[in-house]
Amino acid sequence: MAVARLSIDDLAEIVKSRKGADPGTSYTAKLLDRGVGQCAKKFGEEAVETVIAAMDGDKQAICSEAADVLYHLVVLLAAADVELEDIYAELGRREGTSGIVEKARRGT
Ligand SMILES: N=c1c2ncn([C@@H]3O[C@H](COP(=O)(O)OP(=O)(O)OP(=O)(O)O)[C@@H](O)[C@H]3O)c2ncn1[C@@H]1O[C@H](COP(=O)(O)O)[C@@H](O)[C@H]1O
Repeated sequence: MAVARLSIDDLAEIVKSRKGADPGTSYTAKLLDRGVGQCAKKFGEEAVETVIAAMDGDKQAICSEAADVLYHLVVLLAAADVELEDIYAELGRREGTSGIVEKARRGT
């Protein structure tokens, strides 16, 4: 049976819907209720766990930890009132403008 996929955009919508929800019924609501500092701390912890998994060369652990990182990044963005669209726009602005080849072409 195929595993259901969940995109970052869909996850962000679910996370945003937990703002102001009962922290007793939703872990996401509990995190958001703690504020941006605690959300940032959780994100940092998950990032470190991903680094450890990568250093171990454990692909399954990297996959699991990376999913935690993405979830906690989406929660952090929601806590900080930053939209994914703004991140996508920033990535779009960078596309093709900061690569080695492009810099060489510009002579910078
Ligand atoms: N992707 C996730 C996700 N990944 C991890 N977790 C939760 O993270 C918790 C485990 O984290 P830890 O062990 O680090 O934390 P803890 O020790 O339990 O608690 P603290 O350290 O935060 O105090 C568990 O409760 C997991 O269920 C997640 N909880 C929710 N989601 C997504 O968020 C959506 C909304 O879920 P609710 O949070 O239930 O509303 C879900 O449909 C999922 O898509």
